Amino acid sequence: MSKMTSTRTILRNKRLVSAAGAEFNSKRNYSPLPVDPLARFKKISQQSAPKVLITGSLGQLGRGLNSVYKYMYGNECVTMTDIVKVPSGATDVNNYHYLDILNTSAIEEAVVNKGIDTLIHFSALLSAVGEQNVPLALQVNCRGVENILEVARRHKLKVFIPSTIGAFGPTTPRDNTPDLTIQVPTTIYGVSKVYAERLGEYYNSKFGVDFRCLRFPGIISATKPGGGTTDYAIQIFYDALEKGRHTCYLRPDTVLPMMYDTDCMASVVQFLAADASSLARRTYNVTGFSFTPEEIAAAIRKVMPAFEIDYKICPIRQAIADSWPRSLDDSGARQDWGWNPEYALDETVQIMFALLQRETGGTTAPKVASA
Ligand SMILES: NC(=O)C1=CN([C@@H]2O[C@H](COP(=O)(O)OP(=O)(O)OC[C@H]3O[C@@H](n4cnc5c(N)ncnc54)[C@H](O)[C@@H]3O)[C@@H](O)[C@H]2O)C=CC1
Ligand SMILES: CC(=O)[C@H](N)C(=O)O
Repeated sequence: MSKMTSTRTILRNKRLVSAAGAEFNSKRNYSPLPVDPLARFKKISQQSAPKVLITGSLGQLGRGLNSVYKYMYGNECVTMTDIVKVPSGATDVNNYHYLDILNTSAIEEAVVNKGIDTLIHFSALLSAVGEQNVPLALQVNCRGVENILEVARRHKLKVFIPSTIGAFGPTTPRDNTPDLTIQVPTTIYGVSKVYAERLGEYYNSKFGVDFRCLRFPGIISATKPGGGTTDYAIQIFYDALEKGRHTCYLRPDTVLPMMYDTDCMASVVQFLAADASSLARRTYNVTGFSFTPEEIAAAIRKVMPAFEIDYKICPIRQAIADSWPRSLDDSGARQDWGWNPEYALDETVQIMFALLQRETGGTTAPKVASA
């Protein structure tokens, strides 16, 4: 291939890739944001309160879900567990206990003592850190899931185990990836998540365990991420406020699916509250919107015009991102249990700035662009 042809091919591919994200987003209908964004949770809370135990609850997703459940059903409905100390000043954390998910009898003890009926299993090693410590990833992600499912079987619990876009691989169709398709991931994280999906489905069909699983895209929240490939989409906001610039470890044209935190929490509580008879499967895709680093940078510039981005590619994370879907088809979840995300990219940028500014006491306000 001549140099000119190869440059043209790269540019064409780049345009196609970006077009894939833009076309996917333009076809999606987001619910208009309600005046009260918590109204959707109030509707679900008409049902009787579950007794929930969250593992890995001090990670990126656990604290947010704990707050949502407590908002819906009061302080006593969630038992938070993890193996790390509660960060100082974390006033949202209560009813917290040490629980190592590699210790089955400790899980069982907590379930019995607290009268738990629902296990939400968030403990895991994410994609980037998993590659750095494969034996530990196997322990936490595979042995942990085995232990959780066994306890769910013995005590007849409902159990939620999240999966991820990482459960797909380079041979999976990358645009609008359906619920049922090729799953040949190339990371230990992905391999362990396919195992969790399959084992959960097996426990459901063999033992009747009420296993439920959602494949999340990258989640954007105002809590620090735990070592994944999509983490840049959070770090970019911290850097914008602290330094006005971000150095991204992914190529500017890397399209990945993402979802804002509140939509993620809503998907979990809504899916767990859904009547089992409405579920055609136990593992569903859910997603928000897709973008590239250069597109999120452009969205940030709408509120912070001087924001700058440059690129220092991390080959490991880039290879992982290149093996993942660019967008997910979540029509099954929409059809079967009424899934409907509310946040698109611009709303996510607005809320992330608002939340992080509140955290930093408003000292690093973005300049609002004049219309
Ligand atoms: N954050 C994201 O973008 C996405 C997350 N997910 C899944 O959602 C779940 C939660 O993710 P995050 O909160 O982001 O992860 P995280 O890495 O922020 O938190 C995981 C937690 O697991 C705990 N943990 C590790 N070893 C443990 C052990 N032996 N016993 C008990 N706890 C242990 C850690 O201390 C940590 O607090 C994971 O299963 C992850 O695969 C799926 C797709 C996207
Ligand atoms: C998409 C995920 O599962 C996670 N955020 C990761 O990047 O590892």
